[in-house]
Amino acid sequence: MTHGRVNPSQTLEAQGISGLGTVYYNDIEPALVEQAVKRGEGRLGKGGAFLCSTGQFTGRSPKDKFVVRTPSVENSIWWENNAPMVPEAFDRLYADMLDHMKGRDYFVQDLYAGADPEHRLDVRVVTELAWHGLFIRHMLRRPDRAELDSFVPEFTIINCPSFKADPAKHGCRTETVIALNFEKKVILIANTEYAGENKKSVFTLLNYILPAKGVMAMHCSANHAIGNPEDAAVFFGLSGTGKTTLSADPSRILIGDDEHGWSEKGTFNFEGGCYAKTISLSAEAEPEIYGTTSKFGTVVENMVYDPETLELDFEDASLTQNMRCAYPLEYISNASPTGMGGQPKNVIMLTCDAYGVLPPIARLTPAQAMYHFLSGFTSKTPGTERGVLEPTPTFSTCFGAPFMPRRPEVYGKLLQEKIAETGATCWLVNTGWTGGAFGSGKRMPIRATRALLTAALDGSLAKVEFRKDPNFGFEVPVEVPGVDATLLNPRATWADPAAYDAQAQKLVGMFAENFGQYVPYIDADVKAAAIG
Ligand SMILES: Nc1ncnc2c1ncn2[C@@H]1O[C@H](COP(=O)(O)OP(=O)(O)O)[C@@H](O)[C@H]1O
Ligand SMILES: C=C(OP(=O)(O)O)C(=O)O
Ligand SMILES: [Mn+2]
Repeated sequence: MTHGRVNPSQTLEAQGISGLGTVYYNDIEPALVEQAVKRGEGRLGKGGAFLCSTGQFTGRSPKDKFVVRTPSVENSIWWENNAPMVPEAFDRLYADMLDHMKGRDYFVQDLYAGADPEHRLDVRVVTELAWHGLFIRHMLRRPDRAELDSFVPEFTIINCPSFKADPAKHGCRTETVIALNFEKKVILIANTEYAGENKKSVFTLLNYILPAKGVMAMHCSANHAIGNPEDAAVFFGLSGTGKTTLSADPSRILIGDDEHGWSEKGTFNFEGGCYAKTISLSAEAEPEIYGTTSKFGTVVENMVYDPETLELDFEDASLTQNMRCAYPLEYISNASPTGMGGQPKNVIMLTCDAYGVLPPIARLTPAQAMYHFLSGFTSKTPGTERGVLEPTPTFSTCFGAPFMPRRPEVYGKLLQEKIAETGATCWLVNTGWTGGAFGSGKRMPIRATRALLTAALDGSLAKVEFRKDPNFGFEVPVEVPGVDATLLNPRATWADPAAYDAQAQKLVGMFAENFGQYVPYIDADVKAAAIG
């Protein structure tokens, strides 16, 4: 039986997927919420938010993600970073999953990934859980109803948490698998309920497709000045560095919080919604994001709440530190209706430095920006990936290694060209520790980060005095109105300056050791910007 609206020539049967129970095509939000509640997947919270938990998997499973090694992608995938799966194993996995799906109900969402129609990818997401349908409907861009009648999915994602893969038969590592097949244009996800896998799979697809068209694909948030979409900014950063928090800025228009493209026309969001962390979220510091947690249909994932009053507990991390809410962009009052902005005037690289060494803001030359983009130094946030229990320093190239199917220099070259063409100003912003490393110092106050970003974006920071950092060679402001001057010089925030120097030297050494792998691919000016 089928329900809903779908292009009659593009049903699941037409794709070779048959024998299912009821298929719900393109249900809108209230219908999905109704189904999810009816099926016991969660319950309604305040304001009609949908409260659910994801069981054992409360973060991504990067070690269980595979790319199918087909001839057409053999020479373009960065195999050192993307685990290969042989086509025969994928075929067995697909066949067994389709078999498992028989008789069960499924939810189909036909959605756009990419706000710019020229670079848009039309994706179909088939989910066993009604709330996964709701989640991905919030996260991607929703076609008009009439557009559904001619919608042709280019890629299909099938997400089946109740299916357990067999490593011996399916060429995977555990019972959990995320398998991307660029030739068959199918992604299979099994044995995890963590909703983030859906959106990051789409991101990985676009990160493969767009660079071939000369479009830079970026793990970044983006916003623009009020009344001037041409004054755009992008904020690169691995999970937990502040992309979502800092892009939702009452004094700017939000383009998007996580995944964007940079074409010859400017920036565009891949998505139509946000996926914010809710741990310690406060109504005072982040009123807009806080407000979404009691709006109709917002997916509130892995939060503890009072069963009687339905009051959410923003401090109880007993399910996971990676508690989240997912909502459409229009739930943020100053979000862009188009999801597009002009050429970035400012490129910000967010790093969460758990060593407490990097300054809260530094200005980078284009060569230094390339060096830091390829390095991707930051810390992994507890919870976002399975097994990470405390902030763990890492070099995650392009500030998003888990989502990059191509070699880092592909993205590096594209970014370098875009920065050279537009003359964008580049900044490195440490949202991590100050006054010492993780364990002794404290997290950078959000207020200070925001004040520094405001000064960078409105141009006032360009007018202050800068010093050159002796360890890293970039320029650091000496004094910024409204910001504690001590904070600007991390060495001065440490109780023991000698301990700072030692930690800084250690970090310089880590940068140098990590960067060796990129040396064969970079220009002389980037080599000259290398540290250590
Ligand atoms: N100075 C800071 N800048 C940004 N975020 C901070 C800062 N200090 C603490 N945080 C917290 O760190 C987390 C950043 O997460 P988030 O914005 O979701 O990052 P991302 O979107 O890059 O994954 C939030 O929980 C935020 O409250
Ligand atoms: C959803 C995620 O992204 P981020 O933490 O960058 O918002 C994730 O990494 O699983
Ligand atoms: Mn985010």
